[in-house]
Amino acid sequence: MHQQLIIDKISGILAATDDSYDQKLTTLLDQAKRVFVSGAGRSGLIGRFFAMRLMHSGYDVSVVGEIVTPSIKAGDLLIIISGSGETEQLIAFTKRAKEIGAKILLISAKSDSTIGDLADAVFQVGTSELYGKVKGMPMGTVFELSTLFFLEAIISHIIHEKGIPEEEMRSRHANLE
Ligand SMILES: O=P(O)(O)OC[C@H]1O[C@](O)(CO)[C@@H](O)[C@@H]1O
Repeated sequence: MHQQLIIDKISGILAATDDSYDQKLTTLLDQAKRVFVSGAGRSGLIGRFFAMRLMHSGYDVSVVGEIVTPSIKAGDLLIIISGSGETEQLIAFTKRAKEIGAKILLISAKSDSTIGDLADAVFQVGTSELYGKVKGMPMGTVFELSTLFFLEAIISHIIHEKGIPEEEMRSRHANLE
């Protein structure tokens, strides 16, 4: 029963998400020199899932905050994952990246937010009305899980569009893991 509640909620959010984001995000990724992914807490974990698959797909991708993460530069794309679009450290990252001339994409539960106002594009996962309180899915859970599936679907789009073989992806995976 609880599994079904969660699956139904995520399905509802995904069904209400703009289909054109697949192609739009693929275009942003392909236009970028390099890709940086950032998010706080659980939203950041979802970003890491996505970053790993982008690396497997052949993109030059870094996760913000790692000690080996290089400096962001003009022409790079910063993808911020934030349900609220109001997380302070992410606002600071957004301002800095914007000053430098990087492009910023916010993936969020909100259509309007402080980060959204600064970003070049905002992709809203679902609609604001669908983010009321859900017992059993506290705080950011609805956004986080929906965004995990949303971003996996973007990866699926990229794999299909570019015809990337799984063996090629596997060959890029860390061999010192
Ligand atoms: O996605 P947001 O709004 O930036 O918030 C991130 C915060 O939400 C949480 O994911 C809690 O649900 C925290 O881990 C994190 O601090």
